Amino acid sequence: MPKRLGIEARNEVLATLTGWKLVDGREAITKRFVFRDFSEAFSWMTRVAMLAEAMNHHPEWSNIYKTVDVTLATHDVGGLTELDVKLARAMDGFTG
Ligand SMILES: C[C@H](O)[C@H](O)[C@H]1CNC2=NC(N)=NC(=O)C2=N1
Repeated sequence: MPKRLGIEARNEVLATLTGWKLVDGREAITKRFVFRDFSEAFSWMTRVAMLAEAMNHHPEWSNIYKTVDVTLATHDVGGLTELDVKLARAMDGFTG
């Protein structure tokens, strides 16, 4: 199981992630992705879903039309780990 990031490590990581914020009252990060249209949003979600499944690390997310709200946390440790950082970076990368 991955190790939960301490506050310092977590803040260091957050400083390197674009648009990701800590969730209020919970050790998790969140970002809103807005695409050109539904097709772009859902294509992106499909790519992310394949990676998430391969990583066995799954996002909490919701989609309305071209907007996808994502929250990442590692439920197994009740906080953030390198898996969340890896998935966040991949999500950003997949937007092109
Ligand atoms: C049993 C299974 O491996 C676990 O429930 C995995 C699945 N996907 C997961 N996804 C996320 N985001 N956090 C987890 O702790 C997690 N654990």
